[in-house]
Amino acid sequence: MSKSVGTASHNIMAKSKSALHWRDYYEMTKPKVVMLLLLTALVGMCLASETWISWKILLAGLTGIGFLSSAAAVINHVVDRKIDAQMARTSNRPLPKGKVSPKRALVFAGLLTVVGYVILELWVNRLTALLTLASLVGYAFVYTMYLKRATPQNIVIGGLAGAAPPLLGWTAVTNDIHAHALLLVLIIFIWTPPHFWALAIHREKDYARAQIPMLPCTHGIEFTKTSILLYTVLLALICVLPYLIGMTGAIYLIGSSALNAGFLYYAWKLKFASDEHTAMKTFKFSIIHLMVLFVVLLVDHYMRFTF
Ligand code: HEM
Ligand SMILES: CC(C)=CCC/C(C)=C/CC/C(C)=C/COP(=O)(O)OP(=O)(O)O
Repeated sequence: MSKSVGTASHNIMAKSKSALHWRDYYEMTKPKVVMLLLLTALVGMCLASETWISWKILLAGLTGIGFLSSAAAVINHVVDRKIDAQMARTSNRPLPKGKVSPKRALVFAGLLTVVGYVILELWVNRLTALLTLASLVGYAFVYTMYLKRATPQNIVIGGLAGAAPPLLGWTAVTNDIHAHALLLVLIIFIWTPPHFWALAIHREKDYARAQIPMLPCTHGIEFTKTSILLYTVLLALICVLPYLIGMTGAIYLIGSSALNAGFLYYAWKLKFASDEHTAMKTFKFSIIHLMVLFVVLLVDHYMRFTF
């Protein structure tokens, strides 16, 4: 009797331990970031065609891009484990906490990379496979290993990898690099600095402690706020381009203008009437802005070709 109780409690312990384990691996893939990246890839896919796209391309494309993005995020966790241990925001991550070893994390990243690449190569096309792999290298190696530690322009240049998914989605459908896809990449590329610098202002002490040359540490908070405002103005202007060149319709113009008015409100408040919460509110709004912007692109597209 006592033996079976012992076995049962051992099983529960083992189960809860392995459940925790899986959550750690899941956390290292930065799931919420990857979900938003996949939304932008999905919109790239849909805008590439005036008919419904095939389920095979949709599923294989999103799985492959999702696996390679997740692999890049896991490698980022491995490379940054010592920095992450020094920052309050990241010190509870699985690697600094010793819950997962760097070796196991790398095996996990390797598996995701191989499976993701093979899926793209076999069921999508080589162009998409190579561009997605280049984005992985751009984020996991060029940004994380070099730029992040080297220059306050780290996230401006490194942002190109995170901005790539609409192009990856587009090439998955057409096997061709189209100017419209590059315009979607440009929108995310210009969105990234205000997205990140708003958080960096809030976490300035973290980055200073870890000696990472983020803009608020190297050039000060005021300069960073001005940069956020300028990038947000540029973003609002660039967001009009898809309408002006006939890529989108009025639904997009109205939706994107409202979103950019909101983003400009936060960026303006951050610069001229900030309290201790404004930076974090601006960061949170940036995520809603990009998510809704891409949903609006999708709605605009299907309304146009359905009616
Ligand atoms: C170099 C480019 C980028 C940098 C440096 C950056 C930086 C960050 C950081 C540091 C966080 C963590 C906030 C936290 O832990 O509280 C974050 C969160 C987030 N980022 Fe970015 N980001 C970049 C690009 C992107 C892109 C391209 C997307 C999507 C298209 C994106 C979507 C998100 C989302 C959804 C979150 C919230 C995650 C959560 O709540 O767990 N980011 N970003
Ligand atoms: C294949 C492909 C599309 C790859 C791109 C993958 C990817 C996950 C891009 C998102 C960029 C991002 C979250 C940067 C933050 O890194 P950080 O190290 O500055 O932030 P942290 O301190 O929160 O780790």
